Amino acid sequence: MPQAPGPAVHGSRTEKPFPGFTNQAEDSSMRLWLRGLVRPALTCARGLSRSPGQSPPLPVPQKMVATWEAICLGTRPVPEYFNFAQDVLDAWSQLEKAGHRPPNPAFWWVSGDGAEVKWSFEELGTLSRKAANVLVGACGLQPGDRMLLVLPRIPEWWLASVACMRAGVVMVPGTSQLMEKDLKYRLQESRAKSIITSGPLAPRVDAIRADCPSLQTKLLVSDSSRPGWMNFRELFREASAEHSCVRTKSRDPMSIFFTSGTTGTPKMVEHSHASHGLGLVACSRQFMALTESDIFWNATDTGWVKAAWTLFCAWHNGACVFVHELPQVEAKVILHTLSRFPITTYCSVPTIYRLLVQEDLTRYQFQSLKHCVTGGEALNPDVREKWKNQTGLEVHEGYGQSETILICANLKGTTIKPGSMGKACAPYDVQIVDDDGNILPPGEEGNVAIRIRPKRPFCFFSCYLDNPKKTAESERGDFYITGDRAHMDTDGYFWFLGRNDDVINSSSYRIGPFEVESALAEHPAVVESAVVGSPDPIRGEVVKAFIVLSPAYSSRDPEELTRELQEHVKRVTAPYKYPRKVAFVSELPKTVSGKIQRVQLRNQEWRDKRQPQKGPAGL
Ligand SMILES: Nc1ncnc2c1ncn2[C@@H]1O[C@H](COP(=O)(O)OP(=O)(O)OP(=O)(O)O)[C@@H](O)[C@H]1O
Repeated sequence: MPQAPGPAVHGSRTEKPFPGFTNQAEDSSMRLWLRGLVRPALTCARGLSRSPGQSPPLPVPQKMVATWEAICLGTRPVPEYFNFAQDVLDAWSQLEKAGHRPPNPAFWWVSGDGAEVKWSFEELGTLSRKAANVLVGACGLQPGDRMLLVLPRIPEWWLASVACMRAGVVMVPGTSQLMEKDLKYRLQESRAKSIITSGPLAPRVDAIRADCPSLQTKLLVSDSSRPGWMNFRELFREASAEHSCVRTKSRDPMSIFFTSGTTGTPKMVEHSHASHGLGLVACSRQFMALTESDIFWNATDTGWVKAAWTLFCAWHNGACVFVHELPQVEAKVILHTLSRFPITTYCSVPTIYRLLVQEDLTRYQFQSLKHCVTGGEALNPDVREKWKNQTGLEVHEGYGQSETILICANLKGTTIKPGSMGKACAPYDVQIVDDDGNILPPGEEGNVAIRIRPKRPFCFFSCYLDNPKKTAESERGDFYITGDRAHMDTDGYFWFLGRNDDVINSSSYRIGPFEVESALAEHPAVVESAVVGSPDPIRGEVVKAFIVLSPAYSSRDPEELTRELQEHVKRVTAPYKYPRKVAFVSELPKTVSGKIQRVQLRNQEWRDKRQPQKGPAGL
């Protein structure tokens, strides 16, 4: 039975020092030195909002963040030079020293066995400069070089990310669940010169090293050594904390994210320093509602684009990034963490919410939690309802892609229409368009699209790296085409139907898998499901549901249960959508980011029937 302890009061716990790190800035001379170092950064942050020649007062945090938000929303110009580490983190460090920020940490990490690390913005600055010196010194990386960053949720991921920004190195995040073929694909495609990873992945990298000629240096984050690898923790201990941040242009590449691979081979998406570094400000304010007194936990993996929410959104606002190592994603651990720590804002993918609502949530008291968000997949209305009924908290859903920031969302304080992914998020002009890029009227199904002409939003991917054909294919008329189908209602709310390839065409009826999955989710037998088209000689294709049953129903007669579920779907949604075929399975294929890979099930269906496949298998 889960325990329900009260929330921890910040600062009252015993902190175990993390190997190689102190929890205080190193010494007072370092503090004095830092004061000098961050002054140019603060001037730069002020410079965004002042007229030339004016000598500005110390910016109050709200004014500083409001200036970034104005840039994000397009009412102020994007500065020519921008670097998140210097212009945001060092500015907050300066404000923290001047007492313009509550005394909560900037970073708060909890290991699987309960050890904790807390850093102030000042400590984050010192430590990330040391890390930057490791990248520049031992690894010999130059601005513009690429580094594959494959670490679990450990403090070094945040240090290495900020260090890359300081050194102008382009980071290429990957999840630590990557196997040899995935690592080889990412190293070859990105032509990364260096990799930083942890113990379990090092042998996998060594196994494919010979096939990756661009790879020159390998950094191991471990307390033990390995031949052919430099030890990050040892180098870090010895590294100087003096480092001048590289002067990056807003448009310079900052990161390359591989897409999730839900529909096929992951694509490389390049983002600039400004696209995430400034482009996520509105999301962090209007969707996540973060302020400097908040503690934000985003339980995502470090390897895909939602990790950018963890890296940028809290810190834009001077809030605390909370991280649980989560060696395994377990509902009880997440719920326990939410009750034990004063987390105010929680984010995870719908898959995790589906897991959490299987538990008895009334046994937990989330005394500090006040705002919950999700994205990356559609949130079933039933899951949202269960969470809300038991916790009293809404789940605010956002919709976006690796290529974009938030496209649509249920922003804090707006009315939620259950099942809708909310309204278009500024600065994007989001429309439903036909295949030629013509805007469709409300109510008509079409492509979700973002206007990119006459002006391409700066908070947008630069390109699919080394793939101009794919970049060009994603554009139609004045729009970027997301590849997702939806309609917009007369109030401006968007209703997701599915990815282009996922929409089922049965006897000319177009059926979105999400509607059927959401209907199934309302039946107590269903833990989760994936709905795909299956070949049918008369109808072309029919709806087939792959269902994971709750333990209480697993011994029921399958035929009887199939009929019961079919009747249930006919009752709660338009009857033509009911699954004519049902298969009970123990688990569903998912990407490492937790998204259901319908493409695998669909290919299996069409392959079994020796029919042409509708889409490629994921990597
Ligand atoms: N709130 C949401 N509701 C429905 N779908 C969503 C939502 N948020 C994200 N998505 C889906 O996730 C996609 C973006 O995911 P991501 O960029 O991680 O790569 P992917 O599309 O899953 O992978 P790949 O492009 O490699 O197949 C969107 O295009 C959309 O299909």
